[in-house]
Amino acid sequence: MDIAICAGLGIIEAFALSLTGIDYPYGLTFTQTAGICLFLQYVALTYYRVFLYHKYFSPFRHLPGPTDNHFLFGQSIKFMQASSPIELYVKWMKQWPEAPFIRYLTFGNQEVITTDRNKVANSISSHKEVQQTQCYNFVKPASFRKIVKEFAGNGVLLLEGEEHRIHRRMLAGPLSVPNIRKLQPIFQAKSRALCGVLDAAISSGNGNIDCTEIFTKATLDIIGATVLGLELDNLTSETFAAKAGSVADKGKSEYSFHDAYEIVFAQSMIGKILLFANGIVPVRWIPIQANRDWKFCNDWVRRILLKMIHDRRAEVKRSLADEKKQQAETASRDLLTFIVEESMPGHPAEGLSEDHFLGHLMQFMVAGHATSADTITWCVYIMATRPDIQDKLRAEINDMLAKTPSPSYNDINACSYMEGFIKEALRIYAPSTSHHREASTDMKINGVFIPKGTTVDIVPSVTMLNPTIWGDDADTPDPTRWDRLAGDQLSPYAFQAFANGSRMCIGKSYAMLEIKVVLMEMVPRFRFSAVDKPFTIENPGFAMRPNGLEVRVERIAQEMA
Ligand code: HEM
Repeated sequence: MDIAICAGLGIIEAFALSLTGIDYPYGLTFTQTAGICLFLQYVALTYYRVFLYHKYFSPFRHLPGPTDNHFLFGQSIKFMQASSPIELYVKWMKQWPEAPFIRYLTFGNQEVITTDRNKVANSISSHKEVQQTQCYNFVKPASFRKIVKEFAGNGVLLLEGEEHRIHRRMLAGPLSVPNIRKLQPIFQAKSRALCGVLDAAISSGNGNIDCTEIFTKATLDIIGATVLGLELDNLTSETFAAKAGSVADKGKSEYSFHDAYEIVFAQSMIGKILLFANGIVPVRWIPIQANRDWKFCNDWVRRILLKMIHDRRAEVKRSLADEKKQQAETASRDLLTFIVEESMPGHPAEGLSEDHFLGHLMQFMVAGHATSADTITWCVYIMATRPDIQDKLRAEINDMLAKTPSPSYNDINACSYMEGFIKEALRIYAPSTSHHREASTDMKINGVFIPKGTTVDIVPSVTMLNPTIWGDDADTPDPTRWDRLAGDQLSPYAFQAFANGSRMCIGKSYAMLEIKVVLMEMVPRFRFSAVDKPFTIENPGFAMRPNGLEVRVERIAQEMA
């Protein structure tokens, strides 16, 4: 845009000079003069944008924020060097605990503002304004949309405004609690398969497990079965890296759906780099194997999913025409079936297009497995490092199982210590570390003028780890704190692991039940203890994902359920 403005001005200036009758300096031609004007103006404008604007002209220049900036990259290098994606945000929150927004500079000294606590009328007001009151005055940034759309389709995560509202309504039924309850048997079967893998690891003499790897495989299997009714069998297969390598070697004609699925959803490092690069500059045209694999597998997954949608539609239509069959069908349950049922004539999702249907399914799969895997991983980490919490959790689950060996959804939900325990894992290690928004119009929030185009980061941990809300032990897990919430802790914006407002996680009930069932199956059978081995948290990244986190697993024979 800047270059177009400068080019336009350069042509006007060269033309204006020719009208005055003065010769172009140094014998330059019209084109050369226009080119030099363009260049000088572009340099001046860039200098203004990069070095002067944020210091002297920006409406945010009075907001609090870090000043130890790199002269060109602001805080970007510090972000990359941090020990986790949230480290800097939390540090700034502690430095300016009551500010509505904090400003920081990123690449090219571009400004980003991030919501802080701002205690107004007993609410955590800037978070509420951005996520609820003015939710539809913010959109997802263009580069984010491009990246997600390329691999996860045109689903609810990327829709904006009225279209988003309509699709949330369409999906409310399929993801409602009554439907999620029907998934409990699948969660249970897959959790038992996970226990089988832990058992096998112990039997083979290798009781140390890599949590991220094993729980990601388990939640991928769960999401495949609950969203599509597909058996993906990741738990019993080789490592992702080994599998991705073998997939790339096979050549085009031999991909199975599972192989293709893995290339699209669990990408190699080069795959991730290409995906992110393509959000900024087009790179898919580069003739390399990774791009060829990507395109082939992406098309393949989409084609198979579209076929599944067609087939399931035909199935549901047939069963609707045949009442007896319809009753028999209630046994087969997955989100694809629930959405197909809701898209039948006369139902709320009747007008759902194929493109959106596909996008919703793909986004459930992407949004729904790594987040749950990370939460389970952190739950296990807390148990391994806090045996007192592990014992209390086990006692509560065993107590429930002693009373009801086949617990219902309500029985599971009545386990208040387990509920508080999972919320503590989510509060301290929020899997989704930041949500990026862009103002689509000028507005004012808590007295701060926010011009159209401003980038706003919402970082859940800024309220979830805030000592002025949660007390001095905000960093320490305490499942019982959920039984005595008071003051600002009662605000929905104090706990934001699933975000809040109109765009809050649509899979919250699904995720909570899934995690509870995994714990209910695993904790009575196994004891977890810490391993003296350091691990890191993936950074840069958008998730609180541990790398190399191992724990020791042992059977608890006498307490087996
Ligand atoms: C512990 C597990 C999970 C966590 C922590 C989590 C967290 C979140 C957060 C923070 C958002 C808001 C993102 C934003 O506004 O930019 C979100 C949105 C979303 N989540 Fe989840 N999620 C989890 C599990 C799931 C599951 C299991 C599913 C699907 C089955 C799912 C599907 C979605 C979808 C489709 C959206 C977009 C909603 C919209 O834009 O209206 N999530 N999730």
